Amino acid sequence: MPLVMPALRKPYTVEEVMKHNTPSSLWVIMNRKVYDVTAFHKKHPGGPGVLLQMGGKDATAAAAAAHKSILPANLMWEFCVGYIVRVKPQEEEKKVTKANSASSDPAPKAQVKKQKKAAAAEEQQADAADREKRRSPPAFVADVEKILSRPVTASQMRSQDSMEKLKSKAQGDMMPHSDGSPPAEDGKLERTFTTIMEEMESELVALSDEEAVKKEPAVPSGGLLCFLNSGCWSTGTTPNQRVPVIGKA
Ligand code: HEM
Repeated sequence: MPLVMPALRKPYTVEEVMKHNTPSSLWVIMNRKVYDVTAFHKKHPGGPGVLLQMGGKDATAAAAAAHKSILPANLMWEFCVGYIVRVKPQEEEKKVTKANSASSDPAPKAQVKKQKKAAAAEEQQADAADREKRRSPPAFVADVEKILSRPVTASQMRSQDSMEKLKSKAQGDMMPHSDGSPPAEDGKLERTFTTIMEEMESELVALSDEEAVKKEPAVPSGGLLCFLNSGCWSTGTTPNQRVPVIGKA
């Protein structure tokens, strides 16, 4: 039965082992392992004296020189209580913690946090303003006005006409409606971009299935295109079965 079960063997520094150099507590180091020979030293075939002499020290070289053969593994296993480390793990941990706490001044940390927060708030504000600008129709109208007020070249004259149309489209609802309904309040747009888009979408004529089939190009008679169109790929249908959906039904 070992003095200490292998899983429970502990790390020791040389300094710690040095303290175990008396007949009541006798430890030796061999091949970076720590052996407790307190009980064994009295039964040692080579005599207790040699072990007492080597108590608390590294006896690797002495033992290798003294023994005729390799020491019995069972005995070595039985007396082993730990292994040598340069620094104890918990001391290492303490050192790291101490170093960390020494370097971490709370003032700069708080300052960095504050700066990060301010930068995030600033970014959010800029984002919101940008979103607002993009959404607002008056801003769009102002942009159009700006473009129109720029000096134009002869080649640009033609496009100015279309810009005017664009402007009047955006402002269209400030004018009396063709159906006689009153215009929107001064400066306010009745139609938003969303409603304009909806109107445009409703103007799209939905193709009937028959029309869609008619418009589908004929399948070429051979080659790669024929293979691709033959329905051997992702859709799993022949081209004539793939009817495009355009606009609202
Ligand atoms: C855990 C530690 C040790 C164990 C288990 C151990 C075990 C033994 C055993 C089994 C023998 C008799 C067989 C042999 O000679 O190989 C022996 C002999 C001897 N051991 Fe150790 N030993 C230990 C440490 C040491 C140390 C540290 C020294 C010191 C220098 C030492 C010095 C000797 C000597 C001088 C002999 C007599 C050799 C002879 O008569 O030819 N032993 N030891």
